Amino acid sequence: MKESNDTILKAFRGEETDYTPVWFMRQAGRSQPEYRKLKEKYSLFEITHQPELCAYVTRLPVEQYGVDAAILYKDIMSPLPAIGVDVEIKKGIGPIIHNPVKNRADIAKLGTIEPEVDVPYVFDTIRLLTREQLSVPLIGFSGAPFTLASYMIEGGPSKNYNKTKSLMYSDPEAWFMLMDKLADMTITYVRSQIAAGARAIQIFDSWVGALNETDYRAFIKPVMERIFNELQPEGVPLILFGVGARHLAGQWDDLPIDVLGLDWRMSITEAREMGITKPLQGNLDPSILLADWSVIEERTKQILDEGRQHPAHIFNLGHGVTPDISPETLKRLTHLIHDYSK
Ligand SMILES: Cc1c2[nH]c(c1CCC(=O)O)Cc1[nH]c(c(CCC(=O)O)c1C)Cc1[nH]c(c(CCC(=O)O)c1C)Cc1[nH]c(c(C)c1CCC(=O)O)C2
Repeated sequence: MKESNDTILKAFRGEETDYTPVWFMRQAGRSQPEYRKLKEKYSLFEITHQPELCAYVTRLPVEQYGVDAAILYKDIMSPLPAIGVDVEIKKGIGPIIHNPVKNRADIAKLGTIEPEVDVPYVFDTIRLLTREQLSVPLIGFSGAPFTLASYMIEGGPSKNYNKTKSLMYSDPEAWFMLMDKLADMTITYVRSQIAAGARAIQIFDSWVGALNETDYRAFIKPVMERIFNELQPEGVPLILFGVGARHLAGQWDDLPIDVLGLDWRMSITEAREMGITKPLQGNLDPSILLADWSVIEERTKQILDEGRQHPAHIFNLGHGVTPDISPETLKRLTHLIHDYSK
């Protein structure tokens, strides 16, 4: 294996590190001119089907910004066609599902994934990156059942998740059938990513903050417990992230995960004050990266100072890089994080 800088893996494990490691959600993507140029020719799925090209896109932010980890370029929607979901990523909108799940019969029809057969290019890309190209660890990922189900049921992005919640409340048996199928897919798919060389896994439950704590406990937590219990023996750090989910942080801290990813709504100090003991990842509001450098610097130092109160902090944004954030800012920010935390 080529990789040599394992600082971020130490931090994920809760160990003390020489400096605060950093990576950015959506670091590979539309904020980069090289990527935008590729997108004139290829769709996201077309890029991910070509290991050389996909590895190049994954490497770009590592080479340009000096971040401490790469995240595999693909989408949380990438494994869904294998189980029978007809998904398209529409420019400026996001994932659109052409055969939304409406009822129990639709759920029963969903198949299972055989990762190396259904999406072999994902693992070819991982092998290429981790054996030959990367000097930092590669983070693999999957969407979590609620977030995936929300797209599958709504048919696309949603503000209120009405159809999703309505299925959950009115037919719990069907709901758990769907959760179980998506959990099986996630476990199998993540195991294959680890076997191919992913050194940490982030589970994106981006939209689960739409649920209150009681419903999270009843309808989501059991399936998340199963996913993480089945993945723990793989021996790689497991990170859980969601947006607007501060009310669920206590529930997450009980899960068999290694790292809790925070969005920008709750500070690291607040998380510690509420008793969260796990390593924390986060949490600069991405919008701040559009402000003057003096503001960026002040807010970044504040987060680093808070993170220093406890051994393990991994710097990240509170959500993904948006297309209007300049690559120069991300590079300068990475250097600031490394220099200031040394
Ligand atoms: C909810 C979610 C999705 N996808 C993802 C999540 C979880 C993280 C989050 O909460 O943001 C995760 C994701 N999507 C993508 C990555 C690549 C790796 C990286 O983070 O650099 C990752 C980790 C590529 C992508 N996935 C997508 C893009 C942008 C469009 C493109 O370049 O084709 C990229 C780079 C499309 C996509 N796919 C999805 C959305 C909401 C969008 C954006 C819609 C838009 O604003 O245009 C679903």
